[in-house]
Amino acid sequence: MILDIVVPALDKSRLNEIIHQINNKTKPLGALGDLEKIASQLALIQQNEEHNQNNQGIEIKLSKPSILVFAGDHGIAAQGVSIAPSEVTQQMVLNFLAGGAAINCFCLANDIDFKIIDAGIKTEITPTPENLIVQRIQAGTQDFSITSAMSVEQANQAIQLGFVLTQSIIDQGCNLIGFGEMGIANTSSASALLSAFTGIEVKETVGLGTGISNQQLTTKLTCIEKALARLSVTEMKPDEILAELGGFEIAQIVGAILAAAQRQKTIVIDGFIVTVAALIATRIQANALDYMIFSHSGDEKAHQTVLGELNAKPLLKLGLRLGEGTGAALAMPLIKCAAEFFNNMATFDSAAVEKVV
Ligand SMILES: Cc1cc2ncn([C@H]3O[C@H](COP(=O)(O)O)[C@@H](O)[C@H]3O)c2cc1C
Ligand SMILES: O=C(O)c1cccnc1
Repeated sequence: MILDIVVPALDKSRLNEIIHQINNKTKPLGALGDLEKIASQLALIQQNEEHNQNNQGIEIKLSKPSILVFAGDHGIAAQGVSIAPSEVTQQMVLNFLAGGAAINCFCLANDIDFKIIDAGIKTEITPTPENLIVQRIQAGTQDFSITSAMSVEQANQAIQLGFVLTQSIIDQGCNLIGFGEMGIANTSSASALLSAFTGIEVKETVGLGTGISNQQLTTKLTCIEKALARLSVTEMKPDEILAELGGFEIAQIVGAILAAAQRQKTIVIDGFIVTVAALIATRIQANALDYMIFSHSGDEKAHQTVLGELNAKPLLKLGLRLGEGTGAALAMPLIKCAAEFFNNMATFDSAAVEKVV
Protein backbone atom coordinates (compact mmCIF):
# COMPACT_ATOMS: atom_id res chain seq x y z
CA MET A 1 0.00 0.00 0.00
CA ILE A 2 1.44 3.33 -1.10
CA LEU A 3 -0.28 5.14 1.75
CA ASP A 4 2.02 3.21 4.11
CA ILE A 5 5.29 4.29 2.48
CA VAL A 6 7.71 6.34 4.53
CA VAL A 7 9.31 9.48 3.15
CA PRO A 8 12.52 10.23 5.06
CA ALA A 9 12.77 13.68 6.62
CA LEU A 10 15.52 15.80 5.12
CA ASP A 11 18.56 15.69 7.41
CA LYS A 12 19.24 19.37 8.16
CA SER A 13 22.30 18.81 10.38
CA ARG A 14 24.67 20.11 7.67
CA LEU A 15 22.61 23.24 6.94
CA ASN A 16 25.06 25.58 8.69
CA GLU A 17 27.98 24.12 6.73
CA ILE A 18 26.00 24.65 3.49
CA ILE A 19 25.10 28.22 4.41
CA HIS A 20 28.77 28.82 5.22
CA GLN A 21 29.70 27.48 1.76
CA ILE A 22 27.21 29.95 0.19
CA ASN A 23 28.34 32.86 2.35
CA ASN A 24 31.95 32.39 1.22
CA LYS A 25 31.03 33.04 -2.40
CA THR A 26 32.12 36.35 -3.90
CA LYS A 27 28.96 38.33 -3.21
CA PRO A 28 27.42 40.34 -0.41
CA LEU A 29 25.71 38.19 2.20
CA GLY A 30 22.33 36.93 1.00
CA ALA A 31 22.60 38.78 -2.32
CA LEU A 32 21.34 35.84 -4.37
CA GLY A 33 18.08 35.91 -2.45
CA ASP A 34 15.76 32.96 -2.96
CA LEU A 35 18.35 31.20 -5.17
CA GLU A 36 20.40 30.74 -2.01
CA LYS A 37 17.47 28.93 -0.37
CA ILE A 38 17.07 26.72 -3.44
CA ALA A 39 20.81 25.95 -3.43
CA SER A 40 20.65 25.02 0.28
CA GLN A 41 17.65 22.77 -0.33
CA LEU A 42 19.33 21.06 -3.31
CA ALA A 43 22.52 20.55 -1.30
CA LEU A 44 20.60 19.07 1.63
CA ILE A 45 18.67 16.75 -0.68
CA GLN A 46 21.87 15.54 -2.33
CA GLN A 47 24.25 15.63 0.65
CA ASN A 48 24.42 11.88 1.17
CA GLU A 49 25.24 10.91 -2.37
CA GLU A 50 28.87 9.82 -2.37
CA HIS A 51 29.81 11.30 -5.72
CA ASN A 52 28.44 14.66 -4.59
CA GLN A 53 31.33 15.54 -2.29
CA ASN A 54 34.33 17.55 -3.39
CA ASN A 55 37.14 19.30 -1.51
CA GLN A 56 34.97 22.38 -0.95
CA GLY A 57 32.04 20.42 0.44
CA ILE A 58 28.89 19.25 -1.24
CA GLU A 59 28.49 19.40 -5.01
CA ILE A 60 25.01 19.52 -6.52
CA LYS A 61 24.50 17.36 -9.58
CA LEU A 62 21.28 17.74 -11.51
CA SER A 63 20.70 14.97 -13.96
CA LYS A 64 18.10 14.35 -16.66
CA PRO A 65 15.63 17.12 -15.65
CA SER A 66 12.21 15.76 -16.60
CA ILE A 67 8.59 16.82 -16.65
CA LEU A 68 5.79 14.27 -16.57
CA VAL A 69 2.39 15.50 -17.72
CA PHE A 70 -0.55 13.37 -16.60
CA ALA A 71 -3.82 13.67 -18.52
CA GLY A 72 -7.30 12.62 -17.46
CA ASP A 73 -10.91 13.54 -18.06
CA HIS A 74 -13.53 14.64 -15.59
CA GLY A 75 -17.23 13.76 -15.54
CA ILE A 76 -17.96 17.15 -13.97
CA ALA A 77 -17.13 18.76 -17.35
CA ALA A 78 -20.65 17.81 -18.46
CA GLN A 79 -21.98 20.52 -16.11
CA GLY A 80 -20.36 23.24 -18.23
CA VAL A 81 -17.76 24.28 -15.64
CA SER A 82 -14.99 24.89 -18.19
CA ILE A 83 -14.72 26.99 -21.36
CA ALA A 84 -13.94 23.77 -23.23
CA PRO A 85 -15.57 20.34 -23.62
CA SER A 86 -13.81 17.13 -22.51
CA GLU A 87 -12.77 16.40 -26.11
CA VAL A 88 -10.16 19.15 -25.79
CA THR A 89 -8.19 16.99 -23.32
CA GLN A 90 -7.51 14.39 -26.02
CA GLN A 91 -6.89 17.10 -28.61
CA MET A 92 -4.30 18.69 -26.33
CA VAL A 93 -2.66 15.30 -25.66
CA LEU A 94 -2.27 14.91 -29.42
CA ASN A 95 -0.84 18.42 -29.50
CA PHE A 96 1.68 17.47 -26.76
CA LEU A 97 2.63 14.37 -28.72
CA ALA A 98 3.17 16.46 -31.85
CA GLY A 99 5.29 18.97 -29.91
CA GLY A 100 2.93 21.91 -30.37
CA ALA A 101 1.90 22.96 -26.84
CA ALA A 102 3.39 25.62 -24.55
CA ILE A 103 4.96 22.90 -22.40
CA ASN A 104 6.72 21.44 -25.45
CA CYS A 105 8.23 24.84 -26.26
CA PHE A 106 9.44 25.42 -22.71
CA CYS A 107 10.89 21.90 -22.38
CA LEU A 108 12.70 22.32 -25.68
CA ALA A 109 14.03 25.75 -24.71
CA ASN A 110 15.30 24.49 -21.36
CA ASP A 111 16.54 21.03 -22.32
CA ILE A 112 13.97 19.18 -20.23
CA ASP A 113 12.91 15.62 -20.97
CA PHE A 114 9.14 15.56 -21.51
CA LYS A 115 6.76 12.67 -21.01
CA ILE A 116 2.99 12.52 -21.44
CA ILE A 117 0.79 9.98 -19.70
CA ASP A 118 -2.80 8.97 -20.45
CA ALA A 119 -4.10 8.47 -16.91
CA GLY A 120 -7.71 8.15 -18.11
CA ILE A 121 -8.77 10.50 -20.88
CA LYS A 122 -12.28 10.06 -22.25
CA THR A 123 -11.30 8.69 -25.65
CA GLU A 124 -8.29 6.45 -25.93
CA ILE A 125 -5.76 7.33 -28.63
CA THR A 126 -5.37 4.36 -30.98
CA PRO A 127 -3.06 3.04 -32.19
CA THR A 128 -0.91 4.01 -29.21
CA PRO A 129 1.73 6.52 -30.29
CA GLU A 130 5.20 5.41 -29.22
CA ASN A 131 5.78 8.57 -27.16
CA LEU A 132 2.55 8.17 -25.12
CA ILE A 133 2.67 6.34 -21.79
CA VAL A 134 -0.68 4.63 -21.32
CA GLN A 135 -1.83 3.91 -17.78
CA ARG A 136 -5.53 4.55 -18.07
CA ILE A 137 -7.76 3.81 -15.13
CA GLN A 138 -10.98 4.40 -17.03
CA ALA A 139 -12.43 6.66 -19.74
CA GLY A 140 -12.73 9.71 -17.48
CA THR A 141 -14.14 10.01 -13.96
CA GLN A 142 -17.79 10.09 -12.97
CA ASP A 143 -19.42 13.49 -12.38
CA PHE A 144 -18.49 14.15 -8.74
CA SER A 145 -21.42 16.53 -8.24
CA ILE A 146 -23.67 13.47 -8.57
CA THR A 147 -21.60 10.52 -7.36
CA SER A 148 -18.05 9.45 -6.43
CA ALA A 149 -15.57 10.39 -9.14
CA MET A 150 -14.02 6.93 -8.86
CA SER A 151 -13.83 3.99 -6.48
CA VAL A 152 -11.31 3.94 -3.64
CA GLU A 153 -9.64 0.99 -5.42
CA GLN A 154 -9.25 3.11 -8.56
CA ALA A 155 -7.81 6.00 -6.52
CA ASN A 156 -5.22 3.65 -5.04
CA GLN A 157 -4.51 2.07 -8.41
CA ALA A 158 -3.88 5.57 -9.83
CA ILE A 159 -1.60 6.54 -6.94
CA GLN A 160 0.30 3.27 -7.43
CA LEU A 161 0.71 3.78 -11.20
CA GLY A 162 2.06 7.32 -10.75
CA PHE A 163 4.39 6.02 -8.04
CA VAL A 164 5.83 3.16 -10.09
CA LEU A 165 6.26 5.26 -13.24
CA THR A 166 8.20 7.89 -11.31
CA GLN A 167 10.42 5.24 -9.75
CA SER A 168 11.30 4.05 -13.26
CA ILE A 169 12.10 7.61 -14.42
CA ILE A 170 14.37 7.98 -11.39
CA ASP A 171 15.97 4.61 -12.13
CA GLN A 172 16.85 5.99 -15.57
CA GLY A 173 18.94 8.69 -13.86
CA CYS A 174 16.58 11.62 -13.35
CA ASN A 175 16.99 13.53 -10.07
CA LEU A 176 15.05 16.72 -10.90
CA ILE A 177 11.44 15.98 -11.70
CA GLY A 178 8.49 18.26 -12.37
CA PHE A 179 4.84 17.37 -12.78
CA GLY A 180 2.12 18.83 -14.95
CA GLU A 181 -1.47 17.99 -15.84
CA MET A 182 -4.04 18.24 -18.60
CA GLY A 183 -7.71 17.60 -17.97
CA ILE A 184 -10.65 19.76 -18.88
CA ALA A 185 -12.56 20.73 -15.69
CA ASN A 186 -9.76 19.69 -13.38
CA THR A 187 -9.74 23.06 -11.59
CA SER A 188 -13.23 22.06 -10.32
CA SER A 189 -11.75 18.86 -8.93
CA ALA A 190 -8.75 20.69 -7.47
CA SER A 191 -10.94 23.32 -5.77
CA ALA A 192 -13.21 20.61 -4.33
CA LEU A 193 -10.17 18.71 -3.03
CA LEU A 194 -8.68 21.87 -1.54
CA SER A 195 -11.90 22.63 0.35
CA ALA A 196 -12.20 19.01 1.49
CA PHE A 197 -8.60 18.80 2.74
CA THR A 198 -8.51 22.21 4.43
CA GLY A 199 -12.07 23.10 5.37
CA ILE A 200 -11.74 26.38 3.46
CA GLU A 201 -15.12 27.46 2.09
CA VAL A 202 -15.77 26.67 -1.56
CA LYS A 203 -16.35 30.31 -2.42
CA GLU A 204 -12.69 30.90 -1.50
CA THR A 205 -11.28 27.91 -3.39
CA VAL A 206 -13.28 28.14 -6.60
CA GLY A 207 -11.87 30.17 -9.47
CA LEU A 208 -12.12 30.97 -13.16
CA GLY A 209 -9.96 28.07 -14.43
CA THR A 210 -9.68 28.47 -18.18
CA GLY A 211 -11.59 31.76 -17.94
CA ILE A 212 -15.27 30.90 -17.41
CA SER A 213 -18.21 33.34 -17.21
CA ASN A 214 -19.79 34.46 -13.95
CA GLN A 215 -22.72 32.20 -14.65
CA GLN A 216 -20.41 29.20 -15.10
CA LEU A 217 -18.60 30.17 -11.91
CA THR A 218 -21.92 29.99 -10.03
CA THR A 219 -22.57 26.53 -11.52
CA LYS A 220 -19.03 25.42 -10.56
CA LEU A 221 -19.53 26.64 -6.99
CA THR A 222 -22.92 24.94 -6.69
CA CYS A 223 -21.59 21.63 -8.06
CA ILE A 224 -18.67 21.58 -5.62
CA GLU A 225 -20.83 22.55 -2.64
CA LYS A 226 -23.31 19.83 -3.57
CA ALA A 227 -20.53 17.23 -3.63
CA LEU A 228 -19.08 18.33 -0.31
CA ALA A 229 -22.53 18.32 1.30
CA ARG A 230 -22.78 14.54 0.87
CA LEU A 231 -19.38 13.87 2.49
CA SER A 232 -18.06 13.82 6.06
CA VAL A 233 -14.56 14.76 5.00
CA THR A 234 -13.12 14.99 8.50
CA GLU A 235 -13.73 11.27 8.90
CA MET A 236 -12.24 10.32 5.55
CA LYS A 237 -8.75 9.15 4.58
CA PRO A 238 -6.84 10.93 1.79
CA ASP A 239 -7.51 8.13 -0.74
CA GLU A 240 -11.22 8.21 0.09
CA ILE A 241 -11.39 11.97 -0.49
CA LEU A 242 -9.44 11.59 -3.73
CA ALA A 243 -11.88 8.90 -4.85
CA GLU A 244 -14.87 11.16 -4.21
CA LEU A 245 -13.59 14.37 -5.77
CA GLY A 246 -10.37 13.68 -7.63
CA GLY A 247 -9.22 12.96 -11.10
CA PHE A 248 -7.13 10.10 -12.44
CA GLU A 249 -4.34 12.51 -13.40
CA ILE A 250 -4.41 14.19 -9.98
CA ALA A 251 -4.25 10.84 -8.15
CA GLN A 252 -1.36 9.67 -10.36
CA ILE A 253 0.47 12.92 -9.62
CA VAL A 254 0.01 12.34 -5.87
CA GLY A 255 1.66 8.93 -6.27
CA ALA A 256 4.37 10.38 -8.49
CA ILE A 257 5.23 13.05 -5.92
CA LEU A 258 5.38 10.46 -3.15
CA ALA A 259 7.77 8.29 -5.18
CA ALA A 260 10.12 11.19 -5.90
CA ALA A 261 10.06 12.22 -2.23
CA GLN A 262 10.65 8.69 -0.99
CA ARG A 263 13.69 8.43 -3.29
CA GLN A 264 14.87 11.88 -2.07
CA LYS A 265 14.80 13.57 -5.48
CA THR A 266 14.01 17.22 -6.12
CA ILE A 267 10.38 17.81 -7.08
CA VAL A 268 9.24 20.86 -9.02
CA ILE A 269 5.61 21.75 -8.38
CA ASP A 270 3.61 23.47 -11.13
CA GLY A 271 0.35 25.44 -10.91
CA PHE A 272 -2.88 25.27 -8.92
CA ILE A 273 -3.84 21.68 -9.70
CA VAL A 274 -0.39 20.18 -9.10
CA THR A 275 -0.04 22.27 -5.92
CA VAL A 276 -3.29 20.71 -4.65
CA ALA A 277 -1.82 17.28 -5.47
CA ALA A 278 1.29 18.32 -3.51
CA LEU A 279 -0.89 19.26 -0.54
CA ILE A 280 -2.53 15.83 -0.66
CA ALA A 281 0.90 14.14 -0.84
CA THR A 282 1.92 16.01 2.33
CA ARG A 283 -1.27 14.86 4.04
CA ILE A 284 -0.14 11.30 3.30
CA GLN A 285 3.55 11.91 4.13
CA ALA A 286 4.34 15.31 5.69
CA ASN A 287 8.07 14.94 4.95
CA ALA A 288 7.39 15.06 1.20
CA LEU A 289 7.34 18.85 1.53
CA ASP A 290 11.12 18.90 2.15
CA TYR A 291 11.78 17.79 -1.44
CA MET A 292 9.45 20.25 -3.19
CA ILE A 293 10.32 23.46 -4.99
CA PHE A 294 7.30 25.61 -5.82
CA SER A 295 7.72 27.05 -9.27
CA HIS A 296 5.21 29.88 -9.34
CA SER A 297 2.18 31.60 -7.94
CA GLY A 298 -0.38 31.84 -10.70
CA ASP A 299 -3.61 33.66 -11.43
CA GLU A 300 -6.05 30.91 -10.43
CA LYS A 301 -7.73 32.41 -7.37
CA ALA A 302 -6.87 29.76 -4.79
CA HIS A 303 -3.33 29.00 -5.96
CA GLN A 304 -1.95 31.47 -3.43
CA THR A 305 -4.19 29.91 -0.76
CA VAL A 306 -2.91 26.38 -1.28
CA LEU A 307 0.67 27.66 -1.41
CA GLY A 308 -0.04 29.37 1.92
CA GLU A 309 -1.34 26.09 3.39
CA LEU A 310 2.02 24.55 2.45
CA ASN A 311 4.00 27.53 3.73
CA ALA A 312 5.55 27.67 0.28
CA LYS A 313 7.44 30.53 -1.27
CA PRO A 314 7.16 30.16 -5.04
CA LEU A 315 9.97 31.32 -7.33
CA LEU A 316 7.99 33.13 -10.02
CA LYS A 317 4.91 35.29 -10.36
CA LEU A 318 4.07 35.60 -14.03
CA GLY A 319 0.27 35.60 -14.06
CA LEU A 320 0.23 32.07 -15.46
CA ARG A 321 -3.04 30.10 -15.50
CA LEU A 322 -2.29 27.25 -17.83
CA GLY A 323 -0.93 24.23 -16.00
CA GLU A 324 0.58 21.54 -18.32
CA GLY A 325 3.77 21.81 -16.23
CA THR A 326 4.61 25.17 -17.80
CA GLY A 327 5.45 26.83 -14.47
CA ALA A 328 7.72 23.91 -13.54
CA ALA A 329 9.50 24.14 -16.91
CA LEU A 330 10.02 27.88 -16.45
CA ALA A 331 11.48 27.38 -12.96
CA MET A 332 14.00 24.72 -13.95
CA PRO A 333 16.57 27.15 -15.41
CA LEU A 334 16.53 29.04 -12.09
CA ILE A 335 17.09 25.78 -10.23
CA LYS A 336 19.99 24.96 -12.58
CA CYS A 337 21.45 28.44 -11.91
CA ALA A 338 21.18 27.86 -8.15
CA ALA A 339 23.16 24.61 -8.55
CA GLU A 340 25.68 26.31 -10.84
CA PHE A 341 26.51 29.17 -8.48
CA PHE A 342 26.67 26.77 -5.53
CA ASN A 343 29.14 24.50 -7.32
CA ASN A 344 31.23 26.92 -9.35
CA MET A 345 31.15 30.44 -8.01
CA ALA A 346 34.52 31.52 -6.63
CA THR A 347 35.02 32.04 -2.92
CA PHE A 348 36.53 35.22 -1.45
CA ASP A 349 39.70 33.19 -0.84
CA SER A 350 39.98 31.52 -4.24
CA ALA A 351 39.37 34.75 -6.13
CA ALA A 352 41.35 36.93 -3.70
CA VAL A 353 38.42 39.26 -3.16
CA GLU A 354 38.28 41.08 0.13
CA LYS A 355 35.48 39.71 2.28
CA VAL A 356 33.14 42.42 3.48
CA VAL A 357 30.61 41.58 6.17
C1 LIG B 1 -6.83 24.64 -25.10
C2 LIG B 1 -6.49 24.39 -23.66
C3 LIG B 1 -5.19 24.05 -23.31
C4 LIG B 1 -4.87 23.85 -21.98
N1 LIG B 1 -3.70 23.52 -21.39
C5 LIG B 1 -3.89 23.44 -20.10
N2 LIG B 1 -5.16 23.72 -19.78
C6 LIG B 1 -5.63 23.81 -18.41
O1 LIG B 1 -7.03 24.03 -18.35
C7 LIG B 1 -7.73 22.96 -17.75
C8 LIG B 1 -8.30 23.36 -16.41
O2 LIG B 1 -9.19 24.42 -16.49
P1 LIG B 1 -10.77 24.18 -16.39
O3 LIG B 1 -11.04 23.57 -15.07
O4 LIG B 1 -11.38 25.55 -16.54
O5 LIG B 1 -11.13 23.27 -17.53
C9 LIG B 1 -6.71 21.86 -17.59
O6 LIG B 1 -6.74 21.01 -18.71
C10 LIG B 1 -5.42 22.61 -17.48
O7 LIG B 1 -4.31 21.82 -17.77
C11 LIG B 1 -5.81 23.99 -20.96
C12 LIG B 1 -7.13 24.31 -21.29
C13 LIG B 1 -7.48 24.51 -22.65
C14 LIG B 1 -8.90 24.86 -23.00
O1 LIG C 1 -2.56 26.99 -12.25
C1 LIG C 1 -2.97 26.04 -12.94
O2 LIG C 1 -2.44 24.91 -12.87
C2 LIG C 1 -4.15 26.24 -13.87
C3 LIG C 1 -4.93 27.34 -13.80
C4 LIG C 1 -5.99 27.48 -14.65
C5 LIG C 1 -6.25 26.50 -15.60
N1 LIG C 1 -5.47 25.43 -15.65
C6 LIG C 1 -4.42 25.29 -14.80
